[in-house]
Amino acid sequence: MYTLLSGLYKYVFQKDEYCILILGLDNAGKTTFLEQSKTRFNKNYKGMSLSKITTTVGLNIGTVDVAKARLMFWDLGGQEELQSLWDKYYAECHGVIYVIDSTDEERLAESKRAFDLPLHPR
Ligand SMILES: Nc1nc2c(ncn2[C@@H]2O[C@H](COP(=O)(O)OP(=O)(O)OP(=O)(O)O)[C@@H](O)[C@H]2O)c(=O)[nH]1
Ligand SMILES: [Mg+2]
Repeated sequence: MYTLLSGLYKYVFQKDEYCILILGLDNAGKTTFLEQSKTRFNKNYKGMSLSKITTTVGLNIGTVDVAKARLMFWDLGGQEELQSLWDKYYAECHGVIYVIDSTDEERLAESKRAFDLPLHPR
């Protein structure tokens, strides 16, 4: 009976968890995107002032519940010396959001190279 009830409980309340990496060059807007997503999808989340966001050195984690899925976002730092860490997270994630500052045309080629990096690590 316990197994049946716990199975039913899990079926009704437990969410499938997915890990989504947020990658892109420094200053592309990754952390801003994460904060905006949390504010938009989490009813009780007040959201931090966007002007207080500073460059990410480690990792920001944000959770967003959408329908029966729980999305765990991993927002990594985009500075060049941090890009070598991206592929360490690649194998663990279910999906990737790659953020590009479309107004920064000078860095588009650099962004493409950084995008290719985890696919072909040095
Ligand atoms: N105008 C405009 N500015 C943005 C947008 N998204 C981010 N910014 C600004 O761009 C700057 C960098 O944003 P971040 O979210 O810190 O960028 P990041 O990709 O997390 O950078 P790192 O943590 O260094 O890798 C901040 O000054 C943001 O306010 C956007 O959609 N429009
Ligand atoms: Mg950041």
